[in-house]
Amino acid sequence: MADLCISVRNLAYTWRGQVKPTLDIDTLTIHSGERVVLRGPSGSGKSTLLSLLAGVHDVQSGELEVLGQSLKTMSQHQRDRYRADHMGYIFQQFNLLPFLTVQQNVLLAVEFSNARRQRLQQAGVSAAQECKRLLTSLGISSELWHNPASELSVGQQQRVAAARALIGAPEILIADEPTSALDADARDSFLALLKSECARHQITLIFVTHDGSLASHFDRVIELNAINRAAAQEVQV
Ligand SMILES: Nc1ncnc2c1ncn2[C@@H]1O[C@H](COP(=O)(O)OP(=O)(O)OP(=O)(O)O)[C@@H](O)[C@H]1O
Repeated sequence: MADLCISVRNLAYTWRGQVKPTLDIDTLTIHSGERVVLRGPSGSGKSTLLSLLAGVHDVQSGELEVLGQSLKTMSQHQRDRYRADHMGYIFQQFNLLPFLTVQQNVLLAVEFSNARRQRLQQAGVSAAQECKRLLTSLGISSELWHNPASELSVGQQQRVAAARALIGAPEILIADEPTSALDADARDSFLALLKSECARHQITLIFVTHDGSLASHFDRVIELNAINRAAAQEVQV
């Protein structure tokens, strides 16, 4: 059995100003190297859960361990560092810095993380080489590399965000609807690249999508409403 990557016990989360929790999860475990897709209706809490796993929000109650470390005991600053070193995150709104070039956006992930720099060093490649390799395999032509990110299409920006998430091979890749702006061909090559990068570096992939046709690309489908007691309560009322 592979090592545990994510371990959740009795994890509840209530957004400020709300009375009822959005999430109340008894247990959830994801093993290292697994590729899982997280599904659920709009508003069921998928992005909230991903943000908790990524250490964006405080763990209010329950336990959340990522790679054997409890996020509950870390400060916000420690969680930010932990995320930079160990997790690539592709948001729904991909959060590139619009005034930086494509290349600068990707390289930022390395500048913020000693761990990513060390992994590149161990692999014997420079950050610039790896940046070029990832952008090329994601279909971002070299003519665009020195353009400001704001001048790219939404689909191109999603792929640049993927390169930024993957550079320096973090142990975990969290992707929140990363294919929503891609056409079918771009989506398929994007998924193929994601899968091959994850296999190559044993990266655990946690992927949210509304596109039911993508489930076959993953080892396991997690239906959020099936593990979220807060959702069960909604149904009973
Ligand atoms: N920034 C926020 N402030 C307050 N409440 C929020 C915030 N973000 C989400 N919520 C609450 O959490 C619930 C779940 O939202 P979330 O974005 O996690 O769902 P989702 O499953 O990712 O939805 P979608 O598929 O539409 O992206 C929402 O109904 C909302 O009440």
